[in-house]
Amino acid sequence: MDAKHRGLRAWPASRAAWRPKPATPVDGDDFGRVWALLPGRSPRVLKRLDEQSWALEPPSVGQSYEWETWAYLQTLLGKRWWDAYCWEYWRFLAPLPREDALEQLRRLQEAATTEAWWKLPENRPEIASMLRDHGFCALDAFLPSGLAASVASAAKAAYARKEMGLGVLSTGASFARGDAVLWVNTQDPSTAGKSAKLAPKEGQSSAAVPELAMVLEHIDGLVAQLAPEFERMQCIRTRSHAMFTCYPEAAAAELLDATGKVWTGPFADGTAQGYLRHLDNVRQQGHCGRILTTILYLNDDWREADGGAIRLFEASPPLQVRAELLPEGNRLLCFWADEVPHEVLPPKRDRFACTFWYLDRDADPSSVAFAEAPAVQVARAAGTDFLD
Ligand SMILES: O=C(O)CCC(=O)C(=O)O
Ligand SMILES: [Fe+2]
Repeated sequence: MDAKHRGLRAWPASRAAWRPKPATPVDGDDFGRVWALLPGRSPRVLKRLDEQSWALEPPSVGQSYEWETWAYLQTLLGKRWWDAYCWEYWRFLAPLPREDALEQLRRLQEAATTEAWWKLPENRPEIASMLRDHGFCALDAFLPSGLAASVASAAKAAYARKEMGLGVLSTGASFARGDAVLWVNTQDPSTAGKSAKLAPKEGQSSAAVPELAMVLEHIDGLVAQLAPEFERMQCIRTRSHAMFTCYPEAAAAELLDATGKVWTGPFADGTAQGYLRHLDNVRQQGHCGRILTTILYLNDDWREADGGAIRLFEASPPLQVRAELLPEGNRLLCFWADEVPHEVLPPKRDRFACTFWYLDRDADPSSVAFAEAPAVQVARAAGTDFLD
C-alpha cells in the first residue's frame, strides 16, 4: 500500500481506529488521521484533531494517558464509551451551563441520530473530493442508528431463515465468491403479490423488505448530492434492488451449490470464504450498466482480527492496494463500479452487507427508476416523466 493511502481504513476514522491503545504510542501517520463526529443539533466533523491547537491541551487525543483514560471509561461504559468520547469533545468546545450531564448526553444522542452529518453543506466538498481523488468514499454513521440496526436485523433474520442462496457471478459462475445472497426490494409483500419477488435471474432468491424504502431515501439522497460534481453520474437513471449478502464464518459455512451439493468456497480446502479480486462492471466484456457501487455494512463491533475487510485495488498496477476497509456497521462505501477492482477477504465471523448499484440503463425487473436520478431529473425538466 503506498504511503498516500496507508491508514485510509475509514473516513471519518473508524471506531476501530478510536479504540484505546494504551500500550502503543500513536505514530505520526495515525496521529494525523484522528477525526471526530460530534453529535448535537448540527453535528460537525472535526478533522485532524492533532492540528487543532485546542486539541493539544489536555485532554488531548493521542496522548497515552488519554488512551488510558478512555480504556478505563470503556470498562465502565461498555459500548457507550464512544458516546462519552463525543460528549467530552462537544463539552470541551462549547462549555454548557451547569446541567445534568447524562440528561444532556441523552439529548445529544437523540439529535445525532436524527441528523445526517454528511448532508451538511460544510461536509459535502470533502466527500466529493474523496470520491474524485481516490475513486471511493466511505461514510461512517451514515444512517440514523435505529434504521441501520433494523436493516441489519432484517439481513441476519433472512440468513437465519436460510432464505439466502449461493452468490453467483453475472456469468452464472460461482467459483470466485463465497457469499450467500438475497435480492431485496422495498415492496410490501402483502400488497405487491407475485411482483414482490424480483431477482435479476431466474432461480435467485428474493424477498421484499419494506423498511429499505427509508434507507433508499438516504442513499439516493447521497447520489443526488454527489451527481452535480461528476460528469459520469449524469447518465444514472436506475438503481438495482438491494442485495443482502452474508459471507459466512469460514468454519460454519455450509452453502449449497446449484446441484444441491455443499459448496466449499473458492479454494480446494474449503476454508476460504471471500470474493476474489474483481470489477463490478467489466466494460471490455460488455457494459452491464453499473456506474456506482454502494455498500452498506451491517456488522456491529467488527475488529481487525475478524478479517473480512474489503480490499480496494488501483486499476494499475493491478495488485496495488488503494485501501482496505472493515465492514463496520452503518458504514457506507461507494466506489466506481468499472474502475475499482476489489476483493473480500475471508471473514472469521458472519459478515453482512447490503449493496445497491446505480445504473445508466432503463428500469427492468431487477432495477427501478428513482426520482433523484440525474437522468430522470433531466427528462422531467424536458417534460418527459418516465417514472411509474
Ligand atoms: O461486501 C463487500 O464488501 C463487497 C462485495 C462485492 O464485491 C460484490 O458483491 O460485488
Ligand atoms: Fe464487487
